[in-house]
Amino acid sequence: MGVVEKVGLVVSAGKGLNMLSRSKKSRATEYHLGLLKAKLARYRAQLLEPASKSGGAGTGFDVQKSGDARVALIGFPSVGKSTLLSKTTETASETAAYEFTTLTAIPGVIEYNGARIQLLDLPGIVEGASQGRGRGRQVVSTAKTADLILIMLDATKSDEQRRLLEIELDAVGIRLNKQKPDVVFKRKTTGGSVNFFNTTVKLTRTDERTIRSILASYKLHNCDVMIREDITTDEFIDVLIGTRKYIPCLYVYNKIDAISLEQMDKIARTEHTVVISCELGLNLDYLIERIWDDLGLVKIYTKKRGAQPDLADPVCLRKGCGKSSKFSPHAQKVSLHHAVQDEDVVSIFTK
Ligand SMILES: Nc1nc2c(ncn2[C@@H]2O[C@H](COP(=O)(O)OP(=O)(O)OP(=O)(O)O)[C@@H](O)[C@H]2O)c(=O)[nH]1
Ligand SMILES: [K+]
Ligand SMILES: [Mg+2]
Repeated sequence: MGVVEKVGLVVSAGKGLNMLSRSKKSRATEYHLGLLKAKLARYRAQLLEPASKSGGAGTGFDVQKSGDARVALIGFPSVGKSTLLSKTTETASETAAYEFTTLTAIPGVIEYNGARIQLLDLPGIVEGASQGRGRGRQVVSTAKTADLILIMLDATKSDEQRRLLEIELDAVGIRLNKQKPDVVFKRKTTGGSVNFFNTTVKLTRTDERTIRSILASYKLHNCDVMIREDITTDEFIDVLIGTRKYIPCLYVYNKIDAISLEQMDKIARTEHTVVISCELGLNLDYLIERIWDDLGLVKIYTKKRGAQPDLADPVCLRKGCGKSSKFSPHAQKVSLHHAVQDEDVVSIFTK
């Protein structure tokens, strides 16, 4: 009995030591990988954001932004992007069964809830688009200017298409459905050569040593870093690069008329996803509702003092955070920084 216990003790101690060295090892790997990623991210950023503004492959299509928000359609060829534009707006964009029917950006307007939402039909992209294949570079650059990206997918094809598109957008610095990391990062011109590092939370996915080394590798020797959420090393690099775009995204699976109900059911339950059939006009109303929601649009009514609000002519704004007056429907005076809610009535006055 006693012997067995002893053996047990020895074995578990050995395990403990093993685990210790393994986690040390993985910390070291994480550290070196972090530095390597910082270097790579810097090279990529230089490639993608040339100092000259002379245009070229890195710039998007020359279409003016208009209306209350811009939504860009991104997808492989022939998934039905132009069919969607033609069905939801007054604009006709050529559709056909062959690939690369659309060769440039075609804007249309979705009118909904008093808002004018610009929907941008774009050429299909292929794998390697961000590296300049086809019109890809131009398409993904245009995606950067959108307030919402619709990644359009063919429901009859494998889900590999979705991953490939995400890779292309990620490569040009677009972060989908992510908030900007809660990190305060300031470069300073005075105060000597020291990087101040502070956190308000425990870091479990990166550490101070990795971050300090990355700062050094960027030749940053005089800045303030305050980390307020449990970020990864990659997210810290994003903050340093500074040109990342955090854009909401809806995955739109088209051609559900050509798959089974079971398959459709499964896809429809995934996060940030809408299933449609452009051909049969199925679920397009719901898609537009979701676009409105994801854009965070609100409509507010304006009124002159002492007059009734003009309910026929709302103004559309992007939603701020926070709640409107909890005393509604009664009027309340608020500051100009007040965040409005959907269907608020607003009148502006001077003291
Ligand atoms: N079965 C089915 N076919 C569809 C649907 N929507 C579009 N299509 C067909 O898909 C083909 C391609 O449609 P397009 O709208 O030209 O696709 P696109 O994504 O704009 O293609 P590119 O401009 O070439 O990138 C056409 O033959 C359409 O008729 C749908 O809901 N169901
Ligand atoms: K097509
Ligand atoms: Mg098209």
